[in-house]
Amino acid sequence: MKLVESIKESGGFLNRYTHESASCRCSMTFSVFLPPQATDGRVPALYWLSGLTCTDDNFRVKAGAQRYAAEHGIALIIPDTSPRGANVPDVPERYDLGQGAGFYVNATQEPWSTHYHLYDYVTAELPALVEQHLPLIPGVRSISGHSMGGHGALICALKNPGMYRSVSAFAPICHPTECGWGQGCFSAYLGDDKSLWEAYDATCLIRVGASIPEIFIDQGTADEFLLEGQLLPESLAAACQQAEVPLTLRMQAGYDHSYHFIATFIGEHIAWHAQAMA
Ligand SMILES: N[C@@H](CCC(=O)N[C@@H](CS)C(=O)NCC(=O)O)C(=O)O
Repeated sequence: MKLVESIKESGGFLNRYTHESASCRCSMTFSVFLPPQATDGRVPALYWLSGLTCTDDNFRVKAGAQRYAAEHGIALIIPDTSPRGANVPDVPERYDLGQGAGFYVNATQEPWSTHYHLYDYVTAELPALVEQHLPLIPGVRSISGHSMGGHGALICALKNPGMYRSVSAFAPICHPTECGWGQGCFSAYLGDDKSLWEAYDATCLIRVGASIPEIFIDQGTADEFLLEGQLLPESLAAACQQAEVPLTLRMQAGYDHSYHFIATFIGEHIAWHAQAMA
C-alpha cells in the first residue's frame, strides 16, 4: 500500500493510502487515523463504514472523530464505499447505485460482479492489509458506520461472530430487503432471488439466530430517510426483542441524517468502542 497523504492532527496522523485491491480488482483509497499512542506501540482499530455518495473523505472531515480517537488511543480505519475508476460500472445519474453505493455486499450479477466485492474487502482484505503494515493490535477491532455504512457495520459483525469486539451505528439501514435503497441495490447486485438478499440484511440475520453480544444505535427523529421508510429501526428492534439480542436504540430528538448528527454523538460511540477493545 502507498501512503499518498499524511496530516498531523490531535497529536496523531491522518493518513491516506492507495493499493491494488484483489477483492475489488481496482485501485482503492482508504484513510487511517493513527493516534499518538501508535508512535510507541500497537493500538486497537475502529473501522468506520460511510453511507451513500461518500468516499473516505466525508467521515474524516465532518465527524470530528480524530480528537476522540486520539484521547482513547484507537486507530480509525476508513474505507471507500465502492470500487472506483473509469472501468468500474456505474450509473452516473443515480446516487444510490454503482460507485458510492457498494452496499457492503459481494455482487453476483453482471456487470457488478467483477468489482463490487465490498463485503470481502472490508471483512478480510483490508484488515489483513492494515494489520500487516500499520501499528495495530492484530484482531482487536470494532466497527461502526452511518446509513448504508451502518447496515454494513451491522452485517459485518452479525456474519462474523468474534471478529469485532463491538458494533455501533448511526441511522443504519436496518432492513434493506424492505426499503427502496436496499431493494434497488440488492436486485442489481444480487439478482431477483430475494432469499439470497437476506444474508446481507441485519434484521433477517437476527431473525435466523445470528449471535451478537450487543448493538448500540443512535437515530435522529427528524431524519428525512427515517421518515421516508429507508431505515426501519423498528424492524430491527422487533427482531432483537424476539431473539433477546441486547439493543440500545437511542432516538435522538430533532436530529437529521447528516454528519452534524454524527459529530454530536461520535465521542460517545468512540468511548464505548474503546472500552470494548481495552
Ligand atoms: N441526496 C443525498 C442522499 C445521500 C445521503 O444523504 N448520503 C449520506 C449517507 S446516506 C451522506 O453521508 N452524504 C454525504 C455527506 O453528508 O457528507 C446526497 O446526494 O447527498
